[in-house]
This record gives sequence, structure tokens and C-alpha cells, in this order.
Amino acid sequence: MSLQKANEGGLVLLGCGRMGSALLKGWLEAGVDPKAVTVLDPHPGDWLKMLEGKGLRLNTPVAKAAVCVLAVKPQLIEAAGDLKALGGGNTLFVSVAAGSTLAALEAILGAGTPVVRSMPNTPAAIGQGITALVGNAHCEASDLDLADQMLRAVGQTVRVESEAQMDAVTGVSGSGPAYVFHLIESLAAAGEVQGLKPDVAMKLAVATVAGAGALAQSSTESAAQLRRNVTSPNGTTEAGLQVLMDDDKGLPVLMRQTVRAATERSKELAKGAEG
Ligand SMILES: NC(=O)C1=CN([C@@H]2O[C@H](COP(=O)(O)OP(=O)(O)OC[C@H]3O[C@@H](n4cnc5c(N)ncnc54)[C@H](O)[C@@H]3O)[C@@H](O)[C@H]2O)C=CC1
Ligand SMILES: O=C(O)[C@@H]1CCC=N1
Repeated sequence: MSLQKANEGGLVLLGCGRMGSALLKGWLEAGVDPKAVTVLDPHPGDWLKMLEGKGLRLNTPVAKAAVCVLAVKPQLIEAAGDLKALGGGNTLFVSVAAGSTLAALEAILGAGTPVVRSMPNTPAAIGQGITALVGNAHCEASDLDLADQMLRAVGQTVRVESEAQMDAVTGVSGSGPAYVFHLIESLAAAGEVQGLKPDVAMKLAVATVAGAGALAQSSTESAAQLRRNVTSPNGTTEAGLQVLMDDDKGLPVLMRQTVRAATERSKELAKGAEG
């Protein structure tokens, strides 16, 4: 229903890099007509040029749009000012930029503009992202529904009750895939130290993380219970977890520091944007 709104009213995507292209792929798969889409990006790849052949407009002036999605780097969010003529009311703006606050976005786009701030993550590229979102005071329920529907084209969504939570969201799920990829790298490297060939170690690590993630997602049991299910008394897992769960230098300590650093960086980006 809401994607029909984007189809009928027009959809603009500012910035079509990793995140922008993941979103665009999801929208097209969800039934958005390429003819309804305008992409603004000074460095369009071959895929966009191919879509141009299907009616997508590339770097053409925009007269009207139901929704504009901002997916440029936070440091370049001022480029959204080029779309200011659409601000002020009829067009919904949805930003995915880390640390770009609703106040900063509204200052760029004009007072009274409905703006949604969101934070997706890269599994969006295969439709398995998770995106948190929050709207400014000018968003109607229908605006939030439209944003939600656009973002659900690439995975799950959650609405947070206050914008202040977006920094922590960024620290957990926005940046989180990178932590998990590093876990895969570290698990495989540790397997190599124990004598496995690199390709075998990597295959075991990727499949273990993917399988455990899928099990955690589909199971009714908590992550803690699923962990206990692997752990036989006095067995191998217990020996491994004694290291990983160490109170002083185990994963919980390291993860707290990791998420805190990413959350703080999100806050710093917000301060920079509000200058
Ligand atoms: N990569 C990630 O894991 C996530 C990224 N984000 C946010 O998404 C946004 C984009 O990040 P990525 O896609 O990773 O970056 P990217 O570097 O892959 O893409 C940025 C795109 O913007 C284009 N661009 C540069 N200047 C422009 C301008 N003046 N007008 C229009 N387009 C312009 C670039 O050509 C590029 O295609 C950032 O704000 C980031 O905070 C949010 C969640 C996760
Ligand atoms: O690293 C970043 O700033 C972006 C935001 C979340 C994931 N990537």
C-alpha cells in the first residue's frame, strides 16, 4: 500500500553506495517501478546505468516526490540542501546517515519538513537487515508507516521512542555486522593456530556464525539458553567459555567497550552536524 505511494508520487534516492544500493534493490524487488525512481549520485555504477535503460532517472532535476531517502555519508549530508525545494511539507525525507540528527536535517531541509531518522545495517543487501527509526514532530502516522514500509523492503524494522536511542542503535546493530565479521575472522584464525587449513577454518567459522544466528532467530529459547544447550558439564565448550566469559577481560567487557566507542562516535557526528 505505502510503496504504492512511492510509485505514484515518486521516490528520490540521494547517494547510491553500499547502503543506498541495498535499499534500491529491496524497493525494486518489492515492486517499486524504476520509472518512479530518481537517483542522485555523482559516481553511478554500471547497475544504475542499466536501470536507467528501464526508466530510472539518474541525476536529473526533481520537481516532486512522495519520499526522498538520504544515503550519503554523514559528512556530505548538506548535499540534501539541493532537495530543499521539496522540503516544508509534502515530501517525506528518510535519512540513514549515522549521527545526522532530526534537528540538523530539518535545518537543511526547511522548517516543517517531515523527517525520519533511521539506522539500517548491511545485511539489508540480502533482505536481512534490521532498521531502527524515529520521526520528527512533523511526521504523521502515515509518514512513519511509509518510512517503515520502505525500510521493511530490506528486513525488519523497530521504532524507538526517542531520538536519543539512535546513537546506541548505531553502536549495536548499525555497526554490529562488522563486529560479527571480525568474530568470523578471529574464529577462523584461531582454528588455523590449532592446525586447520585456512579454507577449512573459514568455512567452519562462517557456517557456525550463520547457523547460530539462524537458530537464535528462529528459536523460542533465549540466547543464554541456546548457549547452555551447547555446554556439557566439564566439556569442551565450558573450557572455551571460561576464557570468553572472563569477568575482567572476556567478551562482555570488550563488547561493552566496543559498543560504547561506536555510540560515542555517533554522538560526536551529531555534534559536528549541528556545528
Ligand atoms: N555501510 C553501513 O554499514 C551503513 C551505512 N549507513 C549510513 O549510510 C550512509 C551511506 O553509507 P555507505 O552507503 O556505506 O557509503 P558509500 O560511500 O558506499 O556510499 C555513499 C554514496 O554517496 C555518493 N555521493 C557522494 N557525494 C554525493 C552527493 N553530493 N550527492 C549524492 N551522492 C553522493 C557516493 O558516490 C556514494 O555512491 C552513511 O551516512 C552511513 O552513515 C547506515 C547504516 C549502515
Ligand atoms: O561506520 C559508520 O559510520 C556507518 C554507520 C553504521 C555502520 N556504518
